Amino acid sequence: MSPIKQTILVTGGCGYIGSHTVLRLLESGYKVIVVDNLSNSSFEALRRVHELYTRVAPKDESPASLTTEQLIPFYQVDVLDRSSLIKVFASHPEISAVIHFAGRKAVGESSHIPLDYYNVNISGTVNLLQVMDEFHVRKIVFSSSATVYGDPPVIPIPETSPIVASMSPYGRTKVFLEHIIKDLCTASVVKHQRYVKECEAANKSVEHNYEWSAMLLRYFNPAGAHPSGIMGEDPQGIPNNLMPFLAQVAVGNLEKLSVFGDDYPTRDGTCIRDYLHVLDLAQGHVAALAKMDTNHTAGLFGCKAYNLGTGTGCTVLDMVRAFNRAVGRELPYVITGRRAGDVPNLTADPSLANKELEWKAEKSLDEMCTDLWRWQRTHPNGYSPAQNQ
Ligand SMILES: NC(=O)c1ccc[n+]([C@@H]2O[C@H](COP(=O)([O-])OP(=O)(O)OC[C@H]3O[C@@H](n4cnc5c(N)ncnc54)[C@H](O)[C@@H]3O)[C@@H](O)[C@H]2O)c1
Ligand SMILES: O=c1ccn([C@@H]2O[C@H](COP(=O)(O)OP(=O)(O)O[C@H]3O[C@H](CO)[C@@H](O)[C@H](O)[C@H]3O)[C@@H](O)[C@H]2O)c(=O)[nH]1
Repeated sequence: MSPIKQTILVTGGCGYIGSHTVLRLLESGYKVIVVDNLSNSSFEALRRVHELYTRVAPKDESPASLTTEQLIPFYQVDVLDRSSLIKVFASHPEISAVIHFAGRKAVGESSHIPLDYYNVNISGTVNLLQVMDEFHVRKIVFSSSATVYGDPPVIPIPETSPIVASMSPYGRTKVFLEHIIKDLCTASVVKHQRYVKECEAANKSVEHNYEWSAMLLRYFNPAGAHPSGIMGEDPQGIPNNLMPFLAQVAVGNLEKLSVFGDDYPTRDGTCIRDYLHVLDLAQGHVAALAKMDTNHTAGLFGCKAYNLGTGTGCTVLDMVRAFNRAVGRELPYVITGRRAGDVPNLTADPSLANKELEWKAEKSLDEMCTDLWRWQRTHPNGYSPAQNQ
């Protein structure tokens, strides 16, 4: 018989990082429930997770005989919708932790519609945290970002680098949310101590633990797709990010890449980022959950931030060359002006995650590019069936 599995609620689980993480969680023996409003994704992503999990699942599970919703209970719910969230938690008292991906993430767009970003990212997260607290689910893994470091003074960036009033409303939501989650963890210690004292005074046993645990995962730049080629990033409209944009150029949906600036103080003048394979990033979430469990067993709660990156920086032109190798031809690009809000270099010092989470990004740049290309060439329109081969 399989051991009792922990159940994790994943918000934004149909999205790019979320769907790859849902798969890794299932493969690691967790049960998963997904909440997503499908504003930037489709349910098809979970069908693909189901298909891939069926290939590797233990024999006694036979997930092929289940529907996707039986394997992964799914709720099309907005994190702003408190009463629907309450219903999800009430229906699933087995939820032991939440991985919170749901939110808006386009840096440029956030400057045009800041209130939408503050509403969804901040109000949505506060809503979720309140409902979690009500249901005594006090473990969260939160999607933060390297953007919280702004233009950092030291490269590679350690977690001790100051987190700043970042360059965009999107980035500021991540900074504020890190503070909000830290404040919650701090306040919960005091609340728990007060409760323990009350129990002692009343000669009652201590039945609850009000303390929160949070892992703030500061992602660097996720790229790539599942090596099967059936799961990947499916951005709506014209992609904002470098790698999905290049992939769209490669399939002929876009004419050429604009390289935003070649006058930065870097080796070839283009910006440096730390690209990591999305499956390595997904594994980082499994490692963070495991670490929270170990901490709990040792009586440790509270909030901790970790960089998830490789520690190696690549310029935009390095990435163009790497993707050209995967595609087997040279993709057209032009150098244009700088993009507002870009900083010259965001390269992680991942040593804390390597040591404490026992996590390391394993996959190479070439694997990221080959996997991305396998996905994009077979799915030029992402999960939308039109014209896909
Ligand atoms: N992709 C990156 O480069 C990157 C880097 C750093 C941090 N992050 C963060 O990681 C998280 C996931 O990013 P991603 O790249 O997978 O994005 P994504 O857009 O693919 O996934 C986000 C998911 O959340 C859902 N969602 C959005 N608003 C929601 C709402 N109000 N209620 C419920 N669901 C909602 C979307 O439909 C989508 O499925 C985001 O919080 C993002 O800010 C991403
Ligand atoms: O069409 C493009 C798109 C991007 N770039 C450049 O490519 C680099 C990477 O850009 P992009 O892929 O947009 O990633 P970032 O701007 O680094 O932001 C991503 O990575 C951050 C963490 O580092 C996250 O916070 C953000 O959500 C996520 O979009 C930057 O120098 C861009 O100027 C181009 O030259 N042309």
